[in-house]
Amino acid sequence: MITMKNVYKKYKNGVVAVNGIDIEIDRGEFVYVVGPSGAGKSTFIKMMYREDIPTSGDIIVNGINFATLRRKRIPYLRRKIGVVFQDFKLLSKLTVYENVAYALEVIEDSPVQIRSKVNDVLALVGLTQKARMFPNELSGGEQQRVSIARSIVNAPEIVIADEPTGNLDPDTAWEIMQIFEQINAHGTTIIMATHNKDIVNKIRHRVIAIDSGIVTRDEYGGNYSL
Ligand SMILES: Nc1ncnc2c1ncn2[C@@H]1O[C@H](COP(=O)(O)OP(=O)(O)OP(=O)(O)O)[C@@H](O)[C@H]1O
Repeated sequence: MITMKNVYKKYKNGVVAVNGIDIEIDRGEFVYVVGPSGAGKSTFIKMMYREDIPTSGDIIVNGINFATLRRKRIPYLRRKIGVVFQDFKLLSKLTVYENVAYALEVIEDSPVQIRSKVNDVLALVGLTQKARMFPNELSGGEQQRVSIARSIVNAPEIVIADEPTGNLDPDTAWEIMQIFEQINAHGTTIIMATHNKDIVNKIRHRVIAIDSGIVTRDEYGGNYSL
């Protein structure tokens, strides 16, 4: 589902963020990406949805080889991949409902389809009652739920989350993890960069550890230790 072959990323300032990574991630996996700050985790996962482009190497996602991906096909790729960030990145002037619907409106779904899909995902993340509220009226955990709802409303095959629990207290982080578990149980592949030791050690999944731009460990049910 996601293949990286000999991938390097050197930024314009000379920093080599990813220094030769080979990785294979199968459909339906749940993968934690761990490693010290500055290790290259964000760069590694950003390349999976073409937010960052490698300096060299091959990336193939869902059968699409990025090297030959035409610019006009990028929106199609992005629809197959939901993204969740540490700081939620919600649109402050839109309601909860509108934030989620927006992801569908840009791909021109019909109003009936939009309503049905948005209501379904808001129910899944437990926010049906807050659909008309604005982001600044919500707790951090609720805002992250909106962001997760937005990431899955297109029924993507992959959800990529960069530190999704980084701004949340431990109990809320735990609740958010239960939502990711549920999404994964439905067959969606999840790639999650995290510093949350407790979660990685308690909810066991494959762990890819990165340090100085290379994979230093890759094991199923691995623990957090860096
Ligand atoms: N756009 C950029 N331009 C230049 N250098 C960058 C850019 N983005 C990241 N870097 C550098 O690349 C290296 C890896 O950064 P990256 O954000 O991938 O690490 P990380 O493991 O995600 O760190 P953290 O856990 O702190 O988020 C760092 O040295 C960082 O300063």
